[in-house]
Amino acid sequence: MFRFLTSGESHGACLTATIEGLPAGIQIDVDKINKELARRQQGYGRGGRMKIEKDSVEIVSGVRFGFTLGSPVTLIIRNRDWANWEERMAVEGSEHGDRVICPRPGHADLSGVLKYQRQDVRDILERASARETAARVAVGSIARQVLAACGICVASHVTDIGGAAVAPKSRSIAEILRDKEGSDLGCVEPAAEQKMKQLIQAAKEQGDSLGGVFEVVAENIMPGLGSYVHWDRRLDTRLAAAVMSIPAIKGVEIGAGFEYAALPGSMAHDEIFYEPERGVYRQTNRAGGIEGGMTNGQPVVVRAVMKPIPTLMTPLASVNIATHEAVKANTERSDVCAVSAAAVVGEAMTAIVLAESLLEKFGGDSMEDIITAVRHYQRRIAW
Ligand SMILES: Cc1cc2nc3c(=O)[nH]c(=O)nc-3n(C[C@H](O)[C@H](O)[C@H](O)COP(=O)(O)O)c2cc1C
Ligand SMILES: C=C(O[C@@H]1CC(C(=O)O)=C[C@@H](OP(=O)(O)O)[C@H]1O)C(=O)O
Repeated sequence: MFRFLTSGESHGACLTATIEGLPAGIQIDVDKINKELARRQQGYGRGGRMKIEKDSVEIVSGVRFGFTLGSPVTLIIRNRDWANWEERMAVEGSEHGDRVICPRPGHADLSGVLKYQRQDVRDILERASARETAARVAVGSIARQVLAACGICVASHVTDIGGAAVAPKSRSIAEILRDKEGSDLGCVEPAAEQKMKQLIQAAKEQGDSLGGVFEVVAENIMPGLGSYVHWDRRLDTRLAAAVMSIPAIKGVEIGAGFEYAALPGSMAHDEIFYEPERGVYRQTNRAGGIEGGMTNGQPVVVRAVMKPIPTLMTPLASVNIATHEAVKANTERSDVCAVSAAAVVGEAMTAIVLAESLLEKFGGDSMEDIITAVRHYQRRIAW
């Protein structure tokens, strides 16, 4: 079974991820992992932390001479900021007078201190922080390398910032990559960059923050990943859960998603055609590549909405957890907008779910066996 766990605090020494269920014989390209990590750090509106970190991965188990062994793979990403936090994080009783006691509405702070019986919100925010998503992007990059060996590609772009559309939806990967060329944000079309920057800058000047929408597209996927036979084997179940698990993601849609509410059935589905030279095909992709919990051979299209960042420099009302006095919420170094970064995490989570489903369907102990099984299946379903 393909699965992974991460560990690590935002200002601790490092993040780790342990992945199990990877077949032997996957050639791991560490540069590719580092490129994905760098993409996650980009985006206009990110805070000072991203100037400190330069994420790169160390692989400490499960890989020999560049190939997976079939054993658990452990990844480490070191936090450069640890050097600035070591005393506060590691020396018991060191009082800096910076105990965090004014929980931020929208963050894990208040529910976390109640649940875990802590007197310092820092005990909560360290792990609730989206810093952890760096580890997921590293895992996602390995998942993408499994998918790529079977011809499957994944990409993403930002479509909305703060309620304003900055890029068209339902783009192909070729269009997404073409539009991103020359973009200094790396995650959004150049034509939209100016608009996006203005919106984020205006929010920053007001001590505010912004959310938005991103779209993830996966192409060249064979039909039949996922299943309708149990609720938890439906691919849309898994994609929604995986993308919703990214901090601050509050809605996920597949294909036409919430637009379905306004469409009659005659305009909601993707008619099926056949021509001997093309095989079976569709002219539309409203289903976002998934019918009956299974891929249908069309691109998989997942969209997600990110809520505005909870840490505000013009803080909202809160309550001191020690004295119960009315206060303003804690302010600390923060992103103003992180939708571009979340999109990269969305790609990673999508790739992880697709790789999991691919390994379930074609699973074997060696990557070569899997590729052979994929080819056999593709021949069998070719009409
Ligand atoms: C890439 C990324 C960066 C984020 N950066 C910040 C940040 O700088 N400050 C902040 O308060 N929240 C940030 N968040 C959002 C919080 O992590 C998130 O709102 C919080 O953990 C509570 O979880 P919830 O919003 O899912 O309820 C970020 C989220 C992502 C995905
Ligand atoms: C560290 C990352 O994101 C962090 C996510 C985050 C939060 O509350 O989620 C708060 C900020 O952390 P800090 O307080 O250290 O500035 C972000 O920078 C990262 O993406 O690598």
